[in-house]
Amino acid sequence: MANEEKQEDAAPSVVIPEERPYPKGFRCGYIAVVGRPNVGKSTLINYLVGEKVSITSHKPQTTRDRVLGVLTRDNAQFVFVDTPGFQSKYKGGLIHHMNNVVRGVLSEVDVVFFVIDAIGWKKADEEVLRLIPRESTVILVLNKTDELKNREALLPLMAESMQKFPFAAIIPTSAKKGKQCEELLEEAKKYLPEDAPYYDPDLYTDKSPRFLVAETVREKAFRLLGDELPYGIAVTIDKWDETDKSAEIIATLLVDNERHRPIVIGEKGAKLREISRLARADVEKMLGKPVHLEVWVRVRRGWSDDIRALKTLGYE
Ligand SMILES: Nc1nc2c(ncn2[C@@H]2O[C@H](COP(=O)(O)OP(=O)(O)OP(=O)(O)O)[C@@H](O)[C@H]2O)c(=O)[nH]1
Repeated sequence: MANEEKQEDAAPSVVIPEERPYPKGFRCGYIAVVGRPNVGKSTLINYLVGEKVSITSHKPQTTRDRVLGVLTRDNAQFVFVDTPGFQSKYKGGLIHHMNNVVRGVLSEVDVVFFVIDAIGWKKADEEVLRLIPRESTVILVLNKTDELKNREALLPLMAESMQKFPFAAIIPTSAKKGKQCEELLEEAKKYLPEDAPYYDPDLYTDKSPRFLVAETVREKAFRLLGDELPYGIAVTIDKWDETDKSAEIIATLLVDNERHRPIVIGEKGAKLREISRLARADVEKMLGKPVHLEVWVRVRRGWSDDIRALKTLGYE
């Protein structure tokens, strides 16, 4: 800091151009993937972001708290968010409130992928569609095209679909085989704002060491705790100091609820120590050097509490 100040004093006329670690025209935004059960939403997200990507961010209280996965490409970052409680099966007093929650999420995202089976519309699809605000940018995904006997049937289905909603685009895909998924991303990219990446691109790719370490810690925690943690856990990497000879890493396990903290810590810290020990062994192998790995536990609060309340009432 002192050095920087000195430099500024010495050369006040030099304008240092703003450095951007991302290219001009980079786009970044949120995408919600919705549709009735079983149409292939999870398969699609998994294909797009990679099997193992499932993270939760620090930022509470917004859509950002519901991040399922982040895909970072050279020119864009796609942030896929969960839309909890999105269903239309139940009727009752709470449905109104729940639908408002859903609409709130959908109005925060930049693009909605609305997924149906390429065989055609079902009543349940239409019910879900009714919950989507008409002003949302919605791309209709006709999934499972690999199961179609007659691909020509897609054309009338597209025409029929446009009668139901002003879709921004219609893309037939096979999430299972990864067909047309690139086209889907290209289409979605058009609707993302020009913005810097919201998530550290180094961390949220499927290759970076930071990401792999976070996944290792998560995997060990998951293995040791399993069903004891009903809503799962997320991991953030808070410190990463690496030299040629060693690495010092601090990771935090985020739990949803104060009650889960002692479960993760275990008696006299035994569980947490075991998680650290197992993860460290893997990370040392991965980095090929001694590693000091500290794992902390923190309670993350978010608006998911609302959703949880609904869940316990049987609304999901
Ligand atoms: N043939 C075929 N099967 C698919 C495709 N996409 C998903 N599936 C299958 O459809 C079933 C449901 O897929 P999911 O990804 O779990 O569907 P979902 O919409 O996330 O379901 P919910 O979690 O119940 O909402 C699974 O058996 C998938 O393997 C596809 O493109 N082609």
